[in-house]
Amino acid sequence: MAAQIEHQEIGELACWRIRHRGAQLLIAEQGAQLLSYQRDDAPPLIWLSEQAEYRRGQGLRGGVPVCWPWFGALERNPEEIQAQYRGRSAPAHGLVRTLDWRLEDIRQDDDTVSIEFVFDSREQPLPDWPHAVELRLMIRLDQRLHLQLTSRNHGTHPLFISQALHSYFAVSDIHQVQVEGLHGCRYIETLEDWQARLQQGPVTFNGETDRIYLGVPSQLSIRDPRWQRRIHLLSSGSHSAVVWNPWIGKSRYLSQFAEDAWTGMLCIETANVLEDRIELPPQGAHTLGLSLWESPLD
Ligand SMILES: O=P(O)(O)OC[C@H]1O[C@H](O)[C@H](O)[C@@H](O)[C@@H]1O
Repeated sequence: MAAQIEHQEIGELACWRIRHRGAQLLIAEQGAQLLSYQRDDAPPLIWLSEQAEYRRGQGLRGGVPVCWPWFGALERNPEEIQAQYRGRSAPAHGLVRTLDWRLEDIRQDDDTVSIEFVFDSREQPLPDWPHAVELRLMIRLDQRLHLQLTSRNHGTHPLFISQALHSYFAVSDIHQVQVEGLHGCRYIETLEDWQARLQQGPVTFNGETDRIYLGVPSQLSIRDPRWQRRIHLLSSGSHSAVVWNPWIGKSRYLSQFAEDAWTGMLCIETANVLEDRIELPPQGAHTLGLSLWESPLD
């Protein structure tokens, strides 16, 4: 059965809505940002803020923003990543989440539909970041959702990047959910002076959470007892992940974020950060991959 693929202008943004075999995706060309993903008869898997603003040149709260060529605050990144930026004030989460990417291709067969976006700094130079890189984001939907972000260095010197697929997940109630798969991992507690800690058991939430996990295995999951489901994340090309919930206090300062929105979302950001940063030799490429699906709780 053919997918339904529709171009829509939402606010100031060009978007694509895709319906295929009981699943729906919404994607903005700006930032090549996946905005929502939901399967029929199930709550959304990806969270999108009810206060999201569809404005050009501005980040949109929710979905899966692409953080690149650095994650978070530039000054918290390894020296060689900082050295590649020539500007004075560096935006959080890099340079491409608020820029237009080019739609490269939409393809489908009976089982799969895929849409690919390209951002090439040789065609569209990045402000204060004079390096030649081609970025491709492939979003593919079958029974699961797959994202693949490929960076290719077209320059003559090695490049260093940190990055993340900053996924916002929808949950029934943050107090009840657990993130599974991180037991035994080291993490950096960014809210307490970036101290190094060790995760014991599953991650539960009872306050603001902003942690960088290192040595992360490829499979993680979110256990959601009230919605009787588990969301599965399978990553490739990544050994670090950021787990974030702003809780009550920080929510007040977040843009496009309802006062109680923190109860129904959490971020697990599939990343290459800190010691897991990527070195791209001339002509070298790296692919960061994430597959998502849900299953009923047993
Ligand atoms: O508000 P943003 O720039 O989109 O960032 C939202 C959040 O992203 C990451 O999860 C960081 O670890 C948080 O510290 C940050 O607050």
